[in-house]
Amino acid sequence: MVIINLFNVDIFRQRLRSGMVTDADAEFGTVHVFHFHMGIHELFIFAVQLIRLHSCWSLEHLTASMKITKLTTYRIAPRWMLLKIDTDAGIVGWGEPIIEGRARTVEMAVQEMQPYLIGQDPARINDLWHAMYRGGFYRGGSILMSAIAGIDQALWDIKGKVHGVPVYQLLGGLVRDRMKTYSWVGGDRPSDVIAGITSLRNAGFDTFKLNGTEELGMIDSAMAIDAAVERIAEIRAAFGSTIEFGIDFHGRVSAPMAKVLLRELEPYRPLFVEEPVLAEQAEYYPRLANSTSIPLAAGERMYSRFDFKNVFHQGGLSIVQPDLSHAGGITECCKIAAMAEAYEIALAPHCPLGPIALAACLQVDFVSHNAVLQEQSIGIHYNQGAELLDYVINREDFKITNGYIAPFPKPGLGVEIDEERVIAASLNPPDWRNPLWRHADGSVAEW
Ligand SMILES: O=C(O)C(=O)C[C@@H](O)[C@H](O)CO
Ligand SMILES: [Mg+2]
Repeated sequence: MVIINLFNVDIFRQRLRSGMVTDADAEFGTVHVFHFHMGIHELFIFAVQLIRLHSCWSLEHLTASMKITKLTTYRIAPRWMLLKIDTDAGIVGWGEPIIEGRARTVEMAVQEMQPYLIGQDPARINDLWHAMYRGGFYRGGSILMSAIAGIDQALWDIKGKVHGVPVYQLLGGLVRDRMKTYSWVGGDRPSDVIAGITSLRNAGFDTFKLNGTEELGMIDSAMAIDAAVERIAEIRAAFGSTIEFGIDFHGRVSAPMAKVLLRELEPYRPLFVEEPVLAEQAEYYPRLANSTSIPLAAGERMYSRFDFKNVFHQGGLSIVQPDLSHAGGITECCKIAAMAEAYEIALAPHCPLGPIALAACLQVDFVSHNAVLQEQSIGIHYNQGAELLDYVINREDFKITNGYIAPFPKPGLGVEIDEERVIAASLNPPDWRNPLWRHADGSVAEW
């Protein structure tokens, strides 16, 4: 006999709807079902889950006829979009399809993918992925690959919940017991980085990332270079080698200036320099790599293994940073990770986004031998109006200890989303856009 006050009825209902019903829930629900005044729909879902949990039926039997019934998108603060995929078995999956600043465009792209999905078996992730990628003739790019990414994440979430295991178990199991993470400092116009690092060190982090410059002209002055270098010199002077940090050139640095800046930064030994030039100038990666010992990183603006394959072939990158919400999701990023490993390139997924995106990254990190570092957005300068865990019920699973995070224990992506809070937040969707920067002469500057 389960004592009712051990369970929160609302949490039980949320778990019921999200397909996360546990044995204890099932026992509790059975005993107290008449206290809940459940509707017929909830009773049906509960019955399906009870059968699943306690049935001699094969799992395949239960889910063989499963069908995708609905896709719902929620644009929420700070600049995220969450996708919920419903099935006729009452098991739901969550994804995070988003291009920051183009949320409505991606939302429409997700809706336009529905004909490939509604009525289909959610277990057939590979087939659905190729249908979405190849079915529309035109393919790739940030919008379509972000739409596919979020849908793919949600399908893996469903698959894990059906089998009652985390996604990484379905991908062959853990290659590590914990994953190293890093934190942003300094914001868009890097400032107060010493204070930022100091407070994050007190929280246990020892690895950071900051923007390397503000606006920088195609050919800029020694003074502009000196300003960028002095900031890095201050960090090394303040913390020595007790911390590590990556420097994000953020695409703001032209190819001519990248060579100059990399040379001046050599003495301070950054862990890596990210997006040393824009992805459309990727042919400079091997040339720049020949001019510096600093590991070069890129990938947040590459959207499939077909974008990455040329970069792998030509060389120059030591670290690739595919974004799990931009590069086709778990299915595609696992392939990118494996390709990178063959070229002795490390994996450090890009993730300045929300909890589902981070969970998807971690599912790939925990099965990829070459995963070395994971970006996460706690305290990032973009999180105005909501923080990483504001929509998460199982916040304890996101605990970061001395910069490391443990594998999520729950089925699927391992995130229990507070759906009521998401729905409420979506009633007042943000209209986040990145700023349009301009040089002193009025021309557009890379942000
Ligand atoms: O996290 C990073 O490495 C970034 O470069 C941040 C950038 O990707 C913004 O999210 C774009 O909106
Ligand atoms: Mg970046």
